[in-house]
Amino acid sequence: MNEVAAGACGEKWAAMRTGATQPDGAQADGALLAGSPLDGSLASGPDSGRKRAAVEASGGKALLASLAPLLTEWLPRQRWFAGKGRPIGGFTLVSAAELLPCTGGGSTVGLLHLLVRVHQPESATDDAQPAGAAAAGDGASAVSGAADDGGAMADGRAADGATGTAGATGATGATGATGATGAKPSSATRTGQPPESSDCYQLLLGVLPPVPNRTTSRGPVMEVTAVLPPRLAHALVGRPASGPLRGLVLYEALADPRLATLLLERLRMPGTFGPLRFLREPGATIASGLAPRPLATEQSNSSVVYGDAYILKVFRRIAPGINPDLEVALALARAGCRRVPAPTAWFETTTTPGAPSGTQHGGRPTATGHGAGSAMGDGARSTEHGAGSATGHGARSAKEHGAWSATGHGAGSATGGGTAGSLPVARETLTLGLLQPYLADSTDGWQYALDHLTGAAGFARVTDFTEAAHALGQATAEVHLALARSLPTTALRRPQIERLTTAMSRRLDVVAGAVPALRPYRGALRAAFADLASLGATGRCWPAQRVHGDLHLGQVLRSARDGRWTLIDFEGEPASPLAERRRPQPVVRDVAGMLRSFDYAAAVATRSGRNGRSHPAGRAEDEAARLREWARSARAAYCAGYAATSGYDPRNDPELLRAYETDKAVYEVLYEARHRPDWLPVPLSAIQRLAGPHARSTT
Ligand SMILES: Nc1ncnc2c1ncn2[C@@H]1O[C@H](COP(=O)(O)OP(=O)(O)O)[C@@H](O)[C@H]1O
Ligand SMILES: O=P(O)(O)O[C@H]1O[C@H](CO)[C@@H](O[C@H]2O[C@H](CO)[C@@H](O)[C@H](O)[C@H]2O)[C@H](O)[C@H]1O
Repeated sequence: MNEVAAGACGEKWAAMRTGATQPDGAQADGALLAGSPLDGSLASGPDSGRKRAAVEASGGKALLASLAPLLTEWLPRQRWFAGKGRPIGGFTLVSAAELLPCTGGGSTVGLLHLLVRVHQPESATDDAQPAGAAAAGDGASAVSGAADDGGAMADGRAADGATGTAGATGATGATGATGATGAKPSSATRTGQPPESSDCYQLLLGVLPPVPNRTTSRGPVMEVTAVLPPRLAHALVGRPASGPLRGLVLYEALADPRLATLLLERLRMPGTFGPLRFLREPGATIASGLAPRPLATEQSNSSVVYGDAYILKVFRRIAPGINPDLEVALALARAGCRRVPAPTAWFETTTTPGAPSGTQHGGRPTATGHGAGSAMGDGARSTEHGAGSATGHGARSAKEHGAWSATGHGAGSATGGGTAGSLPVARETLTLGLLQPYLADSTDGWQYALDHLTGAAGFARVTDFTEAAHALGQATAEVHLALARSLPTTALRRPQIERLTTAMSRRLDVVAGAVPALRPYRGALRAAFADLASLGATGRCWPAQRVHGDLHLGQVLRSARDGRWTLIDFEGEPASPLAERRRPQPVVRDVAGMLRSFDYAAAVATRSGRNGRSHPAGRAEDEAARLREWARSARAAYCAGYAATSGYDPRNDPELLRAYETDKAVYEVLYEARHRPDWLPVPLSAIQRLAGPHARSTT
C-alpha cells in the first residue's frame, strides 16, 4: 500500500493505510505512524498541486469513501446539520489534517480535522434569501465597491446561472483535496441531473487506536478492539470498514477532554498547523490547564467552555470569508465597546483558488467541477475579503473589502473547466473557530425569559422582566451606535427598498414552497412587504449599517451580578450567505429579531406550560392572556430602552418593523424546518397572527 506516496502528504496517508490495523489482526507498524503531525508546508509551495493530486488519487479518496457511510448516518442527527429532511447525495473532501496522528499504531488517540462538503438534492429551501441583507446591497456597494445584483445565491452554490458544473477549489488542506460547490438547479436540470446544493461542514473527529490484545513471539498484536469508554459513548460517529482508518473508532472530538484541551493549546501557542492557522489577539494571554466541558445548549455550532474562563465556538457550516462573529466582535472590541466579549483567539484556513477537482464520494461526478471558483462557493459576492489574514481584520477592514467580488466564483466555472490562475479570484480566509472570555456569572436571555415565564423560583412576577427588557434595549442601541462608528454605513433609498421587499417576498415564496403549512398565509404576509415598498416609493429613506443580523434572546447574556447585558454571536443568520450577512442594514432588523424572540419565548412557555405542566382546561385562556401580556410589555420596554439610548424609537417606523418581523418569522419557519422540526409550530403561530387582520395595528 505504499505505492501511492508522492509528496509528503501522500506519504502520510499511505503510511496511515500501511499502519492501520488490519481486520485479520495483522500487526500495525507503529513506527510508520509516529511521524509528527502534518507539516504546514504541505498547504502551499511550488509542488503542492502535485501533492494534492497524489493524495486525491490515494488517501483522500480512500478516506472519504470510508467515511461516507458513517457520515451519511451520523450527520443528520447533529443539531448543527442544516440539511435535515433531505437525503445526502455525496461528499467532497475539502481539507483534512491530523492535529494528532490518527493511525492505529500508537497508543494515543488521534485528532482529525476535516472540512467536508455535503451534497444534497436541491429543495426549494435552498433558494431562500436573507431578504433584509440583499436589499441593502446597493448601499453596501457604495461603500465597499462590491457589485450587487440583488441575487446572491445561498451558501455553497455557484453564482453563475450558466455554470454547468460547480466551481471547485479547496481550502488548502493537508490532503490538498478540494471541495466543490453544488450546481445550480437550473444548470443541473439542463444537464439532465437532479438539482443539488451543498454545504461545507467542519468536523473534528477523535480517532481511537486499537489496543494490543494478543501477544505473539513477535510482540503484541493490535486487533480491532477499540471501544469508546462509556463517558464518550454518545459521541460515537462510527468505525470505517475500509480506508486508512479501517477498524478504528471515530467520535466527536469535542466531547473528549483530551482533544478539546489540545485545541486550546493550539490557540495558546499561535502558529500554522497544516492547513490551519491559529491566531491570538495581540496582548491576549490564555491560561493553561483549564478543564474543558462541551456546552449543552441550543445552538447552531458547537462550543466548549474552558474552566469557566473561555468559550470556544467551533463553527460548523463553513462559508468563505471572515465570519462576522469574529469580524464584528473584533471591530467592537477594538473600538472600546464593552458590550461584547472581546475575541481572544481564533483559528482559520484559506481557500485555494483554481485547485484541481475535489475528492468526491457519491453524488454526481460533475459536482466536482474544475472551475476557478471557490470550493466554499458563497455566490458571486463571496470573495469580498481578499487575501487578508485574520490578523488584518481591523475595525475598519470592511471598507476595504469588495475588490474581487465582481469576478464571481461561479463565473470561472461556467465552462466547467476554468484554469487555475486564469481569473483574479482571491484566496479567502475561512474562520473556523473563535475563543472568547466566558461570562460565567451570566444567564442567556432565553433562559432568563423562560424562567420568568414559567415562574421558576424568584421569577414569578410578569412585571419583573420589563426592567430587564428596557436595559436590553439600551444595550442593543449602544452596540448599534458603536457599530455605526466602526463599520460602514449607508442609506436605503427607493431602489434598495424595492429590492428589499422583493427579496422578502421571494424568501416567503421559497419557504412556502418548502413548508406547506406556510402557504395559506402567503398573500396576507405579502401585504407587509407591499406597505413598506409603497412607503419607499414616496421617497422615504432609512439609514443602514452593520448590525447583529440574528439578534434574539439566545444571543444576549445577563450578568447575575449587576443585570448588565452583553451581546454575543454576531454571525448573522446561519442559513444566509455570508456576503449578505455582512451588508449594512437598518437597525430595525435587529430590533425585529428581538421582538420576535419575546414572542418565541411566550409561545414556547405556552406549549410547555407553567413549570412544564399543562394547564387545567379552564385556566388555559388566562394563561395565554398572561403570556401575551408578557410579550407585549417586554416589547414596549425594549423599544423604550432602545429609544432612551439612541434617540430613535423603532415603533415610529411601523412599516419597516412589521416587514422585518414578518420576514424574520418566515426565516424562522425555514430554520425550524431544517434544524428543529418539532419547533415549527412556534413560528407558525406567529405567522398566523402576522397574517391576521390586526397585524397592522399591533406593531
Ligand atoms: N461569552 C460567553 N459567555 C457565556 N456564555 C456564552 C458565551 N458565548 C456563548 N455562550 C452561551 O452559548 C450559547 C450559544 O452561543 P452562540 O454564540 O449563540 O452559539 P451558536 O452561534 O452556535 O448558536 C449562548 O446562548 C450562551 O448560552
Ligand atoms: O443562535 P443562532 O445564531 O444559531 O440562531 C439560529 O438558531 C436559533 C435557535 O437556536 C434561532 O432562534 C430561534 O429560536 C430561539 C430560541 O431557541 C429564539 O430566541 C429566537 O427568537 C428564534 O428566532 C435563530 O433564528 C437561528 O438563526
